[in-house]
Amino acid sequence: MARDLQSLLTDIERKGLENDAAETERARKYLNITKDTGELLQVLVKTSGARRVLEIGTSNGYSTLWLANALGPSGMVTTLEHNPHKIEEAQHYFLQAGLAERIDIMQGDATALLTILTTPFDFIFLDADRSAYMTMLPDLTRLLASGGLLVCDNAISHQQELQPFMNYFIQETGFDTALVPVGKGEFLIYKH
Ligand SMILES: C[S@@+](CC[C@H](N)C(=O)[O-])C[C@H]1O[C@@H](n2cnc3c(N)ncnc32)[C@H](O)[C@@H]1O
Repeated sequence: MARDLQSLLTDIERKGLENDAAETERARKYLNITKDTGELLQVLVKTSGARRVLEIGTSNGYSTLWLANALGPSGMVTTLEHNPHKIEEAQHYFLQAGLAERIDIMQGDATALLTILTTPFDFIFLDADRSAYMTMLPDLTRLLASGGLLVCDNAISHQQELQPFMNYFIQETGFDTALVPVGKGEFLIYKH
């Protein structure tokens, strides 16, 4: 039987904070989104009516669970992660939550994986290696459906690092943007 999602999310959140405070090696940190970011993602997915969601940076699946739950049974999350240990943990949680059937994990380098995806997504959540975002940019804009929303995490916590990426969408015609001070800062990109 599926475990109560809220209690599972609370457990993962607590374990993530404890792990990341104790762990010195960055690759072993979970770096989960904050709970209020999960709540924001949930509202955005529900109100946008998204059916196909792409997540870049699964970690142990905390944000994936928020996205998959918000989608409902007719939606699907495709999530990209290169760390096999994190994928194993995430899969365990997806089964516990009873949400595994609506989550497709692709293992590998996200920049490379993005190039082979073809069908557009209604909603993209970007939370991986920030230094690769400018390289990913052409594939992200290609894969975001018209009327779709891309949400980028760490837009305030690492604003300077992300400024060239954000500037592209601020200056380019065909997009509306907003910087939302929730969690680590969420940059929202709506594609006309
Ligand atoms: C900030 S964490 C994601 C946290 C997750 N979204 C959550 O809130 O639970 C970033 C994740 O992206 C993964 N990652 C970083 N660069 C990647 C890349 N180029 N390809 C695939 N995964 C990558 C890392 O292994 C890490 O698990």
